[in-house]
Amino acid sequence: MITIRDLRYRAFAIDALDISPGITSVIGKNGSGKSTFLKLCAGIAEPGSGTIFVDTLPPRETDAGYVNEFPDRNILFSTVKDELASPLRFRFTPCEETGHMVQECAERLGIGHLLDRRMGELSGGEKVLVAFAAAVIGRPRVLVLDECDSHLDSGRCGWLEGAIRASGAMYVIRCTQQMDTAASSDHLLFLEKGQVLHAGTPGEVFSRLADTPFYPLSWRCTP
Ligand SMILES: Nc1ncnc2c1ncn2[C@@H]1O[C@H](COP(=O)(O)OP(=O)(O)OP(=O)(O)O)[C@@H](O)[C@H]1O
Repeated sequence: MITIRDLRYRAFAIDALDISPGITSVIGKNGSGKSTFLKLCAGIAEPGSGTIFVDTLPPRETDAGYVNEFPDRNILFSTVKDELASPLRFRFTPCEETGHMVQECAERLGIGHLLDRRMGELSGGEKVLVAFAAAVIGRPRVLVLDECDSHLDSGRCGWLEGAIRASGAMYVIRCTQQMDTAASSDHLLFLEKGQVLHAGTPGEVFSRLADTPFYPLSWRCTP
């Protein structure tokens, strides 16, 4: 369980929230605090006060993979191969094993053809795919994806759902502007002005958003 208690960070406030294993989607208006919440879950931001624990450890002491909303902000190294290898090298994985894992991961995620390219030359969607691969290559316990789908074509968006499930991460926390994608999650959080206004299953949360633009299009079409 991810447990959050009395958390305060800038204008962001959560008194008590428990997140069960599975895929949790975070939705809400622009500026409602989705990226801030994701950064706290990934350990990129530290609470000003209060606590957040992934099972028994704070996020910074947990294996976490993170994809930033902006593709260029994910990049640490100049080539795709080095970018993908970096999470393994930071853990002192032996060179031969790293090389093998990079090749296997790139091929499995359909970016084997990009391995020798320079990061700066990739398209926005290609950068996101490499960032996703770098986030999952070390099999993280927590996978945090900030609008990972916003640069991907519709075929890749569908593919991403399977890749997220196949990542093996116990907790996936992602935000998306695609409500049909959010509807396929296990859990849903609706944020407003830095607070969790609704939390529950997609059915529970969307039932409270029926008259808003956040209601999934495919659910509207259902007779
Ligand atoms: N580094 C920062 N310093 C100060 N305020 C910030 C910082 N980053 C974000 N904010 C503010 O915190 C609030 C929440 O921002 P956040 O990026 O979490 O929203 P969001 O829901 O992800 O928005 P969007 O859907 O537009 O990406 C916004 O008002 C934003 O201006």
